[in-house]
Amino acid sequence: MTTNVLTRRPEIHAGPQVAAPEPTETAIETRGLNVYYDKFHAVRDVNLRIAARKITAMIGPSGCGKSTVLRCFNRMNDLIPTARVEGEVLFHGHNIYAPGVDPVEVRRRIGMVFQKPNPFPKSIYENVAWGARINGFQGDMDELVEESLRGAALWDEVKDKLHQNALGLSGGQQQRLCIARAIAVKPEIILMDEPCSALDPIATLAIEDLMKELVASYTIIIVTHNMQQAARVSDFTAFFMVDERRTGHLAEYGPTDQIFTRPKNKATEDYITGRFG
Ligand SMILES: Nc1ncnc2c1ncn2[C@@H]1O[C@H](COP(=O)(O)OP(=O)(O)OP(=O)(O)O)[C@@H](O)[C@H]1O
Repeated sequence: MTTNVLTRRPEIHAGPQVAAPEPTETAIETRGLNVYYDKFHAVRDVNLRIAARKITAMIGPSGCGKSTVLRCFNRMNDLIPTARVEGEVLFHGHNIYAPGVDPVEVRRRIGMVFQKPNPFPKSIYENVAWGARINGFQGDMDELVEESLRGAALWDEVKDKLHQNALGLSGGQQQRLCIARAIAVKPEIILMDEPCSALDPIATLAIEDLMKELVASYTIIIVTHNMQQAARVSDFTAFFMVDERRTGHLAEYGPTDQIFTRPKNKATEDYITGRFG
């Protein structure tokens, strides 16, 4: 295991072809990223620099490769046997796809929250403690569980039933529990793949509020179909499109207010105004 290659080393990578919000610190960056599923070219040549401790939204029509790109940020595509990734994903200046990099360590540093809340069929406490236990956490577990649940704005609702089964929580509470589970291992980046799509509007707003709090400490990258959500929560927006071969690519990237009010690309404008997709 060569986890040393992922050692924290904040730096900014300039590159003529890299779409980038500058001059903020970079959390993670793709260079020449291409993804294939067997022979299907799903995503082509994505150059995307993600700003640290900001919320970046990835939007675009169905099938344009948003989830595929998101999964490259913590090597989740490794778990799909037909997926092949080319290009680089630089985290602290090191390619997480380089030989010798441990994907488990990558996923500890870059956590993920999925579309459908997926707590384990265990107690609330055990759900939060799980990752820390696996990582051999030696500190005060009660403290870590409380801190993580507070961080996920769930503590007050569950503090009296920590040892009840997590599956008894509402969908919105389960999703916040999944966020607590993600932050318990102290990641630097949290990837969110449509985290609110299974939630009602009130639970959705609670997660959005939570994201705005979490971004003080974490970099958040969210895939969303919900334009209003992207506009409400994100600092930067990356708009993806598909070409005639259904291959996804990054069409426009910039500050969210610019993308939503003064898009440079006609396709972006059509998409955000609902004329496409
Ligand atoms: N496991 C897989 N095997 C084969 N093809 C896949 C797989 N996952 C995704 N694809 C294909 O890759 C392309 C990009 O899919 P992806 O799920 O990344 O898009 P998306 O923009 O997130 O879509 P949606 O908004 O519908 O979730 C699509 O054409 C999809 O069918």
